[in-house]
Amino acid sequence: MKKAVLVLADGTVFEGRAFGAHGETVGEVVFNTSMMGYQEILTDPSYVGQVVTMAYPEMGNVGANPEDEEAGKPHAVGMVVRMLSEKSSNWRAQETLDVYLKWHGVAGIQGVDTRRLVRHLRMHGAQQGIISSENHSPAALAERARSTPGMEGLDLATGVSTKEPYTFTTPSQDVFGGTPRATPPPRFDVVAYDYGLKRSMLQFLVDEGCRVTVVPAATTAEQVLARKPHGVFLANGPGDPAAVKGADRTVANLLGKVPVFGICLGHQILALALGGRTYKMKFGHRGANQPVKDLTTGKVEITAQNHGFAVDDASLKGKAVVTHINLNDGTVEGLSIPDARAFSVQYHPESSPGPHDARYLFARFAKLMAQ
Ligand SMILES: NC(=O)CC[C@H](N)C(=O)O
Repeated sequence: MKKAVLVLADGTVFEGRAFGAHGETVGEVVFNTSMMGYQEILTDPSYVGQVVTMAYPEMGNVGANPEDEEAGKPHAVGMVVRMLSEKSSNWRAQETLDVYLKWHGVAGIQGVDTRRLVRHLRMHGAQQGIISSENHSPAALAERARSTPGMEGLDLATGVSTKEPYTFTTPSQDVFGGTPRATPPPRFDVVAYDYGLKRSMLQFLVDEGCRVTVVPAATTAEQVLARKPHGVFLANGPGDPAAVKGADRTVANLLGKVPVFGICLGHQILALALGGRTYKMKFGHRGANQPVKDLTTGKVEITAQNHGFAVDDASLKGKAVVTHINLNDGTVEGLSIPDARAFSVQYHPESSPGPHDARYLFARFAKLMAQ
């Protein structure tokens, strides 16, 4: 198998072997602590411009299948694993992870000491890096990694957003062949801002009786209000929330006029719309085991997460109620503006992959629209 290297901008080198597409890829090197769900992770558009390191040591066991796509293709630009399973063993698998990544032109590196890499990123922060199976000169690769722009200031959401509005009506699926959940007849018209959304979010909205119209990130508040929606949903997405052109002003113009529910990038944009501030975290939260406390009930949820920016607590004083915090580092995980019938979470209630603890939030949005 072809030799490959991963070189970080700070010059640290990790050796391994190429898998997926051969060649070179550059992006922000981050890590995810989920044990499974790599296909949903790779296809989550929030990973645009990022090389994902999987902290769990074996990947690829269940191959790849058509149902686990969160968007039409992988959006992560590279994948780093300790051990790649060459065979896939699952009744849904249609190809191996290796072939799947080859098809989509995504470069991977296997055989990497991912424990060392994760510790390094935790200590020194997420940073630009290059996977290469062509050039093994660490100095040249580190130099190239350093010359690429980091996430701060990058509007990546506008680029991955849909170009045209469309309607979404597919409920969530039970891939295990059980009795499908009865979907209530559509009761609510919801406009969903696509900043780089995951399909499963829309499916859970449909499960709650929503007729969803997905609109481009640049859609104005007037255009949305003209559709007379019962609620507006702000989706997840890649890049720096503060760089998404016009999004804060647009959401500010919607607040108070219609119930709003935001997830991840949507949550960050809601905070910005209120006059709050976001900042880049040292290495972010990515995984399916992040403990979050609901301050209104005292209950702890284990949540799925994928973010590198966060909302500054102090900047929300007098503007919103912080409803959830992360128990690992105390960062803001949820907020609410009761007067405006708006709320948001930094984590992923749709999980995909991850625990289902927080799925009730979709029902909370439906309840808000019903009032
Ligand atoms: N999943 C998301 O929506 C991520 C939001 C934002 N791009 C961040 O990294 O914080």
